Amino acid sequence: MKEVIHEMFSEEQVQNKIVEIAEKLNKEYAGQSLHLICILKGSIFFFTELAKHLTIPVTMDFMVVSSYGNGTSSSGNLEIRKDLEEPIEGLHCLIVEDIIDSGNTLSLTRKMLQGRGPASLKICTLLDKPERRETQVEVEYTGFVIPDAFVVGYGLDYAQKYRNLPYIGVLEFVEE
Ligand SMILES: O=P(O)(O)OC[C@H]1O[C@H](OP(=O)(O)OP(=O)(O)O)[C@H](O)[C@@H]1O
Ligand SMILES: Nc1nc2[nH]cnc2c(=O)[nH]1
Repeated sequence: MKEVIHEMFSEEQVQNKIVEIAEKLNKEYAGQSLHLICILKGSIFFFTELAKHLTIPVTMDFMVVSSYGNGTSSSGNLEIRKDLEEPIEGLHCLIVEDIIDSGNTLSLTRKMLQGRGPASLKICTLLDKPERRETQVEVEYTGFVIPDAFVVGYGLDYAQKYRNLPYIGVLEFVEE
């Protein structure tokens, strides 16, 4: 099978959307500092580009999480593969994600981080696939709402490939 990628959002469209989100954040967090939480690996490109367009003071931390089933439910548990390095108590925090699909990872991550006593905790995602939702999660900032398709590029991978594509595309498998 050959892997073919069909562009969904061009580099320019992604860039414009990120600037739009950053401008909104600059307004809404005016006069405050914002602690950006990057959920690796997929959100790395979105995270860095977003951060570059923020004019409010920001600090950053990084984590690696994944959700896994507990036998009866796919949304059961959160595995923290790499935790944040700093406490978030009293900080205005923004979780930055590349995509929300089932919602399992983000709902568990949000709950876990909320327990650490941030001053506020919001979620910002570049892509949202609401048709696939299994667990409801409140998302304050969304770039693009997309249909149920497997996308790659701009940080998103298939078997660790394609993260470096500067655009977002749908991955299709075709007979050779
Ligand atoms: O809404 P969900 O169904 O929980 O899926 C979303 C999660 O899946 C992806 O991460 P992935 O585990 O593929 O890791 P990666 O970011 O390292 O590619 C994405 O970055 C989210 O964290
Ligand atoms: N690369 C990639 N990872 C995902 N994780 C959840 N949905 C997706 C998707 O569409 N593409």
